[in-house]
Amino acid sequence: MATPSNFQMKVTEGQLGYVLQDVPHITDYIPNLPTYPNPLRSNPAYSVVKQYFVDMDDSVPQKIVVHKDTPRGVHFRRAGPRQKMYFTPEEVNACIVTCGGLCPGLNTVIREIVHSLDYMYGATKVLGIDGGYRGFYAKNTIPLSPKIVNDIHKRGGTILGTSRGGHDTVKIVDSIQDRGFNQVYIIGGDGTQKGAAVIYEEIRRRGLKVAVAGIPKTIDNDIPVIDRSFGFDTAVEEAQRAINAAHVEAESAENGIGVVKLMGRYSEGQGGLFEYIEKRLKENGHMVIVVAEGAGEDLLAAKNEQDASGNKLLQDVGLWLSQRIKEHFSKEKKLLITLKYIDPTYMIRAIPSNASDNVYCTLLAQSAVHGAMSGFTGFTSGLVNGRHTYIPFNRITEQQNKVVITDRMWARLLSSTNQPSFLCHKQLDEAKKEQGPQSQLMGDATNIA
Ligand SMILES: Nc1ncnc2c1ncn2[C@@H]1O[C@H](COP(=O)(O)OP(=O)(O)O)[C@@H](O)[C@H]1O
Ligand SMILES: O=P(O)(O)OC[C@H]1O[C@](O)(COP(=O)(O)O)[C@@H](O)[C@@H]1O
Ligand SMILES: [Mg+2]
Repeated sequence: MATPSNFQMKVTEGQLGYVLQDVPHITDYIPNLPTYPNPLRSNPAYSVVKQYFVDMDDSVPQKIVVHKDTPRGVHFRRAGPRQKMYFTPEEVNACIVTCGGLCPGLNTVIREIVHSLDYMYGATKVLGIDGGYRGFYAKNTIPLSPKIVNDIHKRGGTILGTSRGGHDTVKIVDSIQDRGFNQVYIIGGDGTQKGAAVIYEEIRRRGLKVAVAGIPKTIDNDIPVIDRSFGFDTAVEEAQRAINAAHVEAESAENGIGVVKLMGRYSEGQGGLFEYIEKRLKENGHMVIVVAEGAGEDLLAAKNEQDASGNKLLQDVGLWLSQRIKEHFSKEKKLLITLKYIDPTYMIRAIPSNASDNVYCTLLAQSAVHGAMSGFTGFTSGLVNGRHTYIPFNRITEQQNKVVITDRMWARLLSSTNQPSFLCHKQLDEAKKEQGPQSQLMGDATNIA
């Protein structure tokens, strides 16, 4: 018998190294379910579209840069409407929950799930779970209808509320079973998707006809596989406003320094900063430093505290860095500087999403609804190489994206901001080891701190 984790991904191999990392389907554990024609067939808007339905065999490659001899590699199932439905509109009893930290676009995703269920599939029974996972068993539900959600995309946050901690799988699935939910839409970050995976496994263990669909969110791009999260575009736009403000402040003072903290728990890099600041001030008269919240954690006094979800609580690196810079230049260098520290982090994640993120949220939500109506379960709806796909939970939760200071993206950042790499010998050696004999890292291409 398969172990629970084997339930999360179905692997099919094809020719020339083709691998499909497929998501589960309700018929994997409840065979012989009746099917129904997709109501979109008789929807005037869709019935005229040639090839509106996605072919059952369509898949999307994870890697699109290939050589002539490279195996075809890993693929994910393409998202979209299917011909056969496994739920009738009257049968659907859906719920939506939002968990973890805020991110621009949460309300848009909620709105679009409600709209898609109703406008595309005629399914009108949808409830919101109040306040994250614990809301399943500790709070009341929130009624949702197209009318109720009509305007919510213009607001930041989530109308359902959110929380950290409180994930009790058995109590959550008891509540799903007692309330008769058969489609569960779970919007949240890496922790939330881990929670969704165990909810799906427990539902499967109990043999319930319930589709579990995840919609990934991250303000700091720590979720692997997907191109980017909804809200990212909005966050970049809002972060720019803080950076611009820091620049104006810095430019207006002699030896002005603006420090801006942005979200990003997983960051690396150290050494040579003070020397570089001094050089830059001499050349330019002012500078702006953008620091990720997770940077330099090893340099700050250890706190070893966790939030309710088990995430490490971070110290304020922006404040720490600002103090260290001030001390260094006043005590050691006797150089008069004016430093302004801006922390826009919570402002960034609490604003409503911009137009481009709204489009993205809409498509993600529609994909999730198409997937659940077609009987898929245990999947995260995500963009891979610009195409919407269904990704098995284990691929989303197996690791977290980290900032890699030896990759092409970091190199582009360094050249566009004209800053040194701050790589030290040890990090260079480690990077070379990771890249193996094919390493293109040159000793003289780095700035040794
Ligand atoms: N490994 C896990 N298994 C089950 N539930 C989890 C796990 N990690 C986190 N969760 C739950 O997911 C929810 C959100 O997690 P959190 O880390 O706070 O935010 P995010 O999903 O944004 O990363 C919380 O209610 C938490 O209890
Ligand atoms: O104060 P809170 O709510 O714990 O949020 C702080 C954390 O939330 C985030 O914004 C997002 O983290 P999650 O994706 O885990 O929700 C982190 O960047 C940040 O460290
Ligand atoms: Mg997280």
